[in-house]
Amino acid sequence: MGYYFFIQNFNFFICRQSAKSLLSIYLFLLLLRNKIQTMTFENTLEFAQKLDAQDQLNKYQNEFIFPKVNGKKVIYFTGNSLGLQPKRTKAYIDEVMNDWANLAVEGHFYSEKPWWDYHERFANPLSKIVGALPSEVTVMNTLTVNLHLLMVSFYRPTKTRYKIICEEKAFPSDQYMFQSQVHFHGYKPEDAIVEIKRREGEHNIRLEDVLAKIDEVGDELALVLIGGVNYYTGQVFDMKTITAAGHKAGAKVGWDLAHAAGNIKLELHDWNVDFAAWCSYKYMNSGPGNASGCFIHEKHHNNSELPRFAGWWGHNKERRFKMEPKFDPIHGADGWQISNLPVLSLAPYLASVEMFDEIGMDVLIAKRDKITSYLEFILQEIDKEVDSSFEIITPSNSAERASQLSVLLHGEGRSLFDYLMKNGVITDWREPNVIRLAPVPLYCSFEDMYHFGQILKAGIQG
Ligand SMILES: Cc1ncc(COP(=O)(O)O)c(C=O)c1O
Ligand SMILES: Nc1ccccc1C(=O)C[C@H](N)C(=O)O
Repeated sequence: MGYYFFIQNFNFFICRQSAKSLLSIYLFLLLLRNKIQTMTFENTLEFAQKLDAQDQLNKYQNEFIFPKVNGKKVIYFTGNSLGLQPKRTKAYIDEVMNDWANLAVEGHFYSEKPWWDYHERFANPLSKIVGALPSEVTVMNTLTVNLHLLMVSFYRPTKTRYKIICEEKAFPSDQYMFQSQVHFHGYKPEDAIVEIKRREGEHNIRLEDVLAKIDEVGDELALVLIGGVNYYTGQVFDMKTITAAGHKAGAKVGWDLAHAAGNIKLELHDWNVDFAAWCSYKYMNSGPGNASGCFIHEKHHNNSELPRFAGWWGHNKERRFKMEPKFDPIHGADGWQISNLPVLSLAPYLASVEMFDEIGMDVLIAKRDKITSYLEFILQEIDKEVDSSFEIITPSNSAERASQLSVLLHGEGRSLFDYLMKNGVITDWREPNVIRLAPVPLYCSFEDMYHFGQILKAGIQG
């Protein structure tokens, strides 16, 4: 009996153990399969469709209006220049148009979304997008204008500390801005503007070179102002580390976030960034030339020493219409407002931030990384199949890139670009021979990436 009991239990024990191990092996294999599935891509339509089926943002494609070429909706890669029009935007504009028609001047205070404080609706959703306190963000003007205005406050050169560090090949508007600011303060651009160069034969700027340059300029450094994501290469800078290094050298640090807002995870408050500005017409889909967003760190809000170019919309909200002569700035980024709001331009931006708020940056970023990697894979596959070769100059490391791959076309010229455009792939060409591809996660699909690869191959093979 004892023996039997032992055998029985031993069997039971063995069975339980085997069942357990089998289960563990099965779970392990399942995990491995999922892992392999997400890591090993295939250049087939079925595979791309499978990725689309798993994509929780897939339904958002239907929220956007796509231009058509040859009767088919385009594959849109230029959301880093101008985002597509969301269908919901029109209702936001119509609302303002209707209020204007029905209420005229009364609309400033009595419309459903009164115009006089329309911008305050951005504080919450926009602060989440850029990692700020609601009081640290505002929307106004346009990007270069805002950067100029912020430089009025934060570029305060002295005889000994007057230099600006920026990146080599900054977006031209930023270069003109630096030159004109430096002139305005009576310095010479060739002396006061210090560019961080790429190393010979390299396409991207190394963090260690940024830090070394900050160190080298040291006591002469007044301001570091760099594009958080480089417009040409798509390189993402380590803003936290660079901001800390700029501060250590005694300088102010600002960021041009044109290619970063709505594209990458930003923690502007925690990174202790002094100021930043971005446009809303790229990843944030607010329409051509539309309003810009600004960030001004809380630590500067009560500093009455900071100069600024003022206007009545930055004045104490409760007393604005008392028409007093002395400027009393709002404590917060809104204190940098100047004119009454361009409500018709803010309306599409509001539609956009509300869409971002509904989705959240984390979900967007997860898809961004997957679709960018899939596009990279497709490019590599096509490169193997054709004669000419192309080189992706965007960093391959996911921490240093976001929603853009810039491709240097060796041996292919503008005719390839023209072929892509004629065949429904909207991309852009940057001299001397780079095409930029932004597979924006909100409205690009994995299937788009597959079809793009096929069109690219046909274009190269002629
Ligand atoms: C990095 C960067 N800075 C500045 C600008 C200029 O913006 P805006 O014309 O809205 O002032 C752009 C794009 O146009 C840009 O990509
Ligand atoms: N706003 C524009 C109007 C006309 C032509 C281009 C633009 C761009 O935005 C270019 C973009 N900043 C870029 O990174 O190329």
